Amino acid sequence: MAGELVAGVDSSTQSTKVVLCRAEDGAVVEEASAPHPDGTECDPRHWWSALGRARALLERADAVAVAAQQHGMIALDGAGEVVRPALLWNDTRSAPQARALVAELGGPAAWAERTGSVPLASFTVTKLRWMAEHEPANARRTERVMLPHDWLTHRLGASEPVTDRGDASGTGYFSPATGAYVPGLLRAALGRDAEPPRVAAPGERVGETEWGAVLGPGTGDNMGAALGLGLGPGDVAVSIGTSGTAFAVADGPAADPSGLVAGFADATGRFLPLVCTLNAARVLSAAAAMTGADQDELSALALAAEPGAGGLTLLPYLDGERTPDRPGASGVLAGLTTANATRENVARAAVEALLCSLADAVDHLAAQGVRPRRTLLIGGGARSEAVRALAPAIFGTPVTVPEPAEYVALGAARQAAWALAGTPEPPDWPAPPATEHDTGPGGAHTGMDAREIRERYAALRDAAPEL
Ligand SMILES: Nc1ncnc2c1ncn2[C@@H]1O[C@H](COP(=O)(O)OP(=O)(O)O)[C@@H](O)[C@H]1O
Ligand SMILES: O=C(CO)[C@@H](O)[C@H](O)COP(=O)(O)O
Repeated sequence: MAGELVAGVDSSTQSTKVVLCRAEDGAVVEEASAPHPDGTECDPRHWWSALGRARALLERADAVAVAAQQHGMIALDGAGEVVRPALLWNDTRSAPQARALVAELGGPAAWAERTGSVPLASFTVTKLRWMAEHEPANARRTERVMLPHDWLTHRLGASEPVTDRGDASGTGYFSPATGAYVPGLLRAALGRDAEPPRVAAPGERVGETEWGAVLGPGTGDNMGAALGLGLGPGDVAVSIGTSGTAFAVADGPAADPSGLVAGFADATGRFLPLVCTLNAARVLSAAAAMTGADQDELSALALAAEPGAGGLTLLPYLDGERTPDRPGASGVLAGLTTANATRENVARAAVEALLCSLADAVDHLAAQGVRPRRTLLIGGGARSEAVRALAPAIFGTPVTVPEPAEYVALGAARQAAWALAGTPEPPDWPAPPATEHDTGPGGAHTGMDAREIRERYAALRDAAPEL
């Protein structure tokens, strides 16, 4: 392994990120990134060309693996051509189809039992039903259905279409508990048979790139982050990317009939109960646009305001919401007066809202038996000083912030090193350096109590369930 290099890819909602690492210890040698087009549907060829911009870096790797945004529906015809742009995890058009499928096939508890999750608009299965209803010609052309990471891995050289347990568990037609597709579900959604990729074993070699590098099976981005962080027992990761996610590694499968917790599989043969929100880092971008600030200025403004934002509360469901299930919602800024209408309070309300929404997510995990001993904060939004400073108070626990890094891409790189080594377990890579943030005097703890901030947020959240 000494001297060998591995590359990990994170093809996420907003961009492609690539890290080239030493196989022996994961030390990053070089990184690259390229943006994706905006929107909730995307021609997968854009992801391929974004990845192509890092080709020189990839070609230095002895092994490669791809992690990518979960759930995206890539429909392919018999010749392997893309039938329509991929519908992404944050596209809410299939919300009515999600409700219909849940009702048609036994109700929420039956879905949770069979697939580990109750499908919402994010899940691939609901997008297939939407296509069958709204684009029957496209549905008739569809011979194969893949996910973003499967498709990219195949284009890189996988010898057949493959996926892994982690990403397959976000389709809505796979059972993490049995490790197999649930017969009949894909067909029930699409109205015809179409082939999903074979589910590779964790760490399997699934092919070779053009330049002779070993290919790992890849996985979903959250599973990649769990592997990149080396998430252990008692660890809960909270990721603030385009999506907000809270997840933990578990030894047994989850099956939450409320649908709040998705019972995913991880990339190592275990499980990854996860809560996902639709509004996370972009809540901060929207607040930055509203206050005419950049991200650093927004953070400074938020830290200059009193806790509780002078009475302003934001319900951050800007793009609809997934947890709670309110696909048609929009945001609400409540409590505005002439006295509190300042940029500082708007910034503070945005940071508090983002953290309250994620604290709810951690509570949903706890309700399913996940007992957090440590909360790790990652993703682009964790680069905000205000987010890091306020998180311990709003979460009510100390927060560990691993040094900013591309943990999804690092997890994919670790999987690539695993496939290269051919060992039963992934290689031991040292844990990333981290800073500890505690509830202490100053900043988050003066003024309004964090408990009151959460109560006020919960009252707004629950006052108008249709919003
Ligand atoms: N210093 C910062 N403060 C707040 N948000 C940030 C900062 N740096 C990046 N972001 C936000 O993080 C997001 C990207 O995070 P990332 O985890 O890479 O998301 P994704 O994986 O969904 O593409 C962007 O919305 C960006 O605005
Ligand atoms: O839908 C989910 C998880 O179920 C999202 O977490 C997507 O996987 C997108 O992730 P990011 O682009 O925000 O990393």
